[in-house]
Amino acid sequence: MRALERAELQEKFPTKEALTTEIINLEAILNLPKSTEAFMSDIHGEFDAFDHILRNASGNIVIKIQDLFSGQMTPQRQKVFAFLIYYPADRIKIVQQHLTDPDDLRQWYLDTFRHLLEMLRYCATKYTRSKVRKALDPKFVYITEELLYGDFSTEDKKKYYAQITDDLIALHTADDFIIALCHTIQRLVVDHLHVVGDIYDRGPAPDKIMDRLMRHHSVDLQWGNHDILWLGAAAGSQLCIANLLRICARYNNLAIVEDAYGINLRHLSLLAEKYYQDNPGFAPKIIRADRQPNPAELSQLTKIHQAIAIIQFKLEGQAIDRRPEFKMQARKLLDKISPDRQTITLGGHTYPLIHGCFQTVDAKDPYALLPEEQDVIDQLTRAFVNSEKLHRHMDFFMAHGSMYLAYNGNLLIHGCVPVTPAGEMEGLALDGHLYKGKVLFDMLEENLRESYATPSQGDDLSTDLLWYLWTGPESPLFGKRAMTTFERYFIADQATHEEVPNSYYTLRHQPEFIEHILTEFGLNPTNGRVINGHTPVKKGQSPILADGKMLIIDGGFARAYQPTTGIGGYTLLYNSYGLQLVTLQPFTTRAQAIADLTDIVTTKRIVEQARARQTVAETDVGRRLRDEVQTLLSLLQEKSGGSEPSA
Ligand SMILES: O=P(O)(O)OC[C@H]1O[C@](O)(COP(=O)(O)O)[C@@H](O)[C@@H]1O
Ligand SMILES: [Mn+2]
Repeated sequence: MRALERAELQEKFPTKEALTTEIINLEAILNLPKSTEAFMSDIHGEFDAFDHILRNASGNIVIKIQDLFSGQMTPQRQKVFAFLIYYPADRIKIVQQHLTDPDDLRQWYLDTFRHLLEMLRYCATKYTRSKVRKALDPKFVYITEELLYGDFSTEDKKKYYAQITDDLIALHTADDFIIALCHTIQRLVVDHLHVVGDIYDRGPAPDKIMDRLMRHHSVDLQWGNHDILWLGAAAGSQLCIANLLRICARYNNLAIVEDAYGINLRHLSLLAEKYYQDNPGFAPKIIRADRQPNPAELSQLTKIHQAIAIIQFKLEGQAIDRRPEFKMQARKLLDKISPDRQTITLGGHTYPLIHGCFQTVDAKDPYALLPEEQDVIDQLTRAFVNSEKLHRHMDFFMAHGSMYLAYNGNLLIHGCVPVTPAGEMEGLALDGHLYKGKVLFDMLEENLRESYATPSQGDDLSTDLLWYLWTGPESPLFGKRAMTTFERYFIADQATHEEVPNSYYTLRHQPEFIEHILTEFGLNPTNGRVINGHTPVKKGQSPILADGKMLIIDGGFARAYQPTTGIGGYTLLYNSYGLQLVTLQPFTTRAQAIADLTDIVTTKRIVEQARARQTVAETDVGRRLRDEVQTLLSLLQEKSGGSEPSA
């Protein structure tokens, strides 16, 4: 939101009275408590867990219920009430099944209206009436406002309100009204959401996450390396398409591509069937008991996985030759394979190859695609570029996303800021110009937008830079020297699998280093913080580094990473009282959560407590509003001067 210009304000508030009213209005907003921001990252397709966190407002709803109803409701009642707010439609059904006596049900409605309105009133105290109105279901704005702000003290008024609630029940709109109130409460408790990257890959339903985000009232997104693959696919990058299909095959998620995005994989499947056999090295990572493939599906997946991996390695070799400035020559590996395809020689070491599937690789021209492979990837590219639903999601990602975000003094970046071991910014040289620090981010974002706008160009620099963002040595979203995908598939020696992180990851423990980064991005080094996702915080490690100036919020929504992190994820909350890190337990299933009332919030750690309660005036929005107040005041002065009768 930008501050309105003088001319716009002049037009909007033409009279002295209008100017005065607006000044009073803005001053009042500036004094309200700062609203709550929530931060999440690395959701990796886990829609149900993500959706639960949105519904329980990162654990904030139970806290508000405790504040409000302790002493009036038992802890069990509070829990039942909390789950009504999270999953109103499902919980109403359960209540209706249990309360078979109409009078009991009627009493339940009356109690529930009262409790929900009390809760809504409590959650709304931070906001102006106009903002609360916007959060109400348009169908129920009038009734809700009557009940919310009404005066119940006189007998007549009491009767009037009783009539409204009776009518709601009699006219069969009580359920809809309850559902609407619950959604408004969910919405008011967390005012703004930041997703610090990696919505896509590994889990089964990133498309549902995108649909949900598109309905969210206020969100910004920072792109993660996995998201780039999908943006790149929509932008016509064959490198991104091959990588994302390989990951989908590896995690048994091809349904996302076929069913959610309507992309036909038949040609790829036929190619895979023709050239590949069973191969344990390419069996999918089965991580969900509820989605076990049958033997035929397993065999098909394994073959597709090999076919697309080989296409990926060939395309990558071509890109490395096309872009020497990317300095990725060491990632060309197909030409290091022995003629008998049994070993590979890397850095003077010869390793036996395991799980080899190089039957389409011509030793004389290892990076050339077979004509059939070329046809398949061309057909897939057309399908990705033309998928309407993918474009809808990616358009949203472009409109609300960025490489980094500076927001209320904090810097949000998925991966890192590439630096040397001495902590100096390093980066990528293109055409003799070295891009580093903030300039590197800006250059990459500009190219991404350019490539997205021109999907018919598939191997120009801006499209190749999308792949660089996924895996390049100076990519802020990848943050490692090299991605050892080939070695992980084909070499047993684990030493070759290592992926060396950028020095940023050791330096970010030091407050001075974080101050240096904040300064680079134009933020206040004294009270700003850097917020990262991308690297799962392992058991025993802390997500809070550099005296609280560096926060890592990748806690493992991705099931494959939960054994490493030992938890189910984090959300960070920033409200008027300060910053809190919320630890989440692994989520099981939506059905189980609703039936057993299992919430997943475990602990809250205070990262920083505000000395005094923070107000809107101290936020970015507040600064813009203050500018507006100044302009309005000067307009008012002008008007008063001009309107004074001359002596
Ligand atoms: O666990 P998998 O599927 O083998 O993925 C490992 C790969 O994922 C990466 O960690 C990138 O994904 P993240 O952004 O989730 O870390 C690569 O560096 C690594 O090679
Ligand atoms: Mn990541």
